Amino acid sequence: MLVIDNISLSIQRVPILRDVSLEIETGTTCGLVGRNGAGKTTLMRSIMGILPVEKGRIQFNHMDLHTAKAHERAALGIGYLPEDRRLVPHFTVEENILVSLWATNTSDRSRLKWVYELMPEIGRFADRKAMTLSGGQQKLVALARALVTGSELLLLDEPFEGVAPALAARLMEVIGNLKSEKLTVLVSESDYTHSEKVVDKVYSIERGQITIANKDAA
Ligand SMILES: Nc1ncnc2c1ncn2[C@@H]1O[C@H](COP(=O)(O)OP(=O)(O)OP(=O)(O)O)[C@@H](O)[C@H]1O
Repeated sequence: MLVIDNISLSIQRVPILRDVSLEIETGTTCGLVGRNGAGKTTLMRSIMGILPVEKGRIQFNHMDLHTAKAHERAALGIGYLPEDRRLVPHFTVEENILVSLWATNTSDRSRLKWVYELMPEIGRFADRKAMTLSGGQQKLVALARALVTGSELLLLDEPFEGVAPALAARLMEVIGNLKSEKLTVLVSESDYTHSEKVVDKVYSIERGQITIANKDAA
C-alpha cells in the first residue's frame, strides 16, 4: 500500500505541493487528474525521491520512502515512467529497457521476458534504435522499462499524452491487464479521458492540493 501523508514541497521557495495526502491499496490502480502545472509530475518526483519533501511522510508497504535514496527505491520494486519518456536515442529498445535494471544491480532477465510476453510488439522491435520509433512507440518502451523494475509499484506520468488513439488504446489495455499482477499503480492525466477506463479510484489535484478523491471526481 502507498500512503502519502500530508506532504508539502516548495521549489525556489514557491509552494508547489500543499498538504497532499493520498492512499493506494495494494493491487489497485489510482488516477491523478489535474491540469498542466497542477503538481502531478512534482508529486511523482517526490515519491521517486528526486525532489525532497519539506514535511509529511511517504510510505510504501510500511517503509518510509521519503528517507530512502533513489537507487534504494528502485530496488524496492518501484518503476517510473516520466512524462518526457527519457529514452537514450542511440540505444536499442532492449538496452533502454535494461537501463533500469542496471540501477538495481541485478542481471535477472526473467522480468524482461515477462515484459515481452505482456507486450509482444516490444519484443518485435527490440533491436531497433529508440530514435527510429514514433512518440507513441517510445511511450510503450518507457512503460516496458518501468515494468522491468516496477514489480510492486508503478508511477506513470501522463502515459497517454501526445499518443495516437490506437497506441493510447493499447497502453490502456496493457495498464488494465496489470490488475491481475497485484501491482499498485498511480497514473496521471491532464483530464479523465483515458484513465477513467483503468482506474479504481481517482484523485483530482489543483494548484498543488488534492481537491476531490473518488471514482467520479473528474
Ligand atoms: N524546477 C522547477 N522550477 C520552478 N518551478 C517548477 C519547477 N518544477 C515545477 N515547477 C512548477 O510547479 C508547478 C507544478 O508543476 P508540475 O510539472 O508538477 O505540474 P504537472 O501537473 O505535472 O503539469 P505538466 O503536465 O505541465 O507537467 C508548476 O507551476 C511548475 O511551473
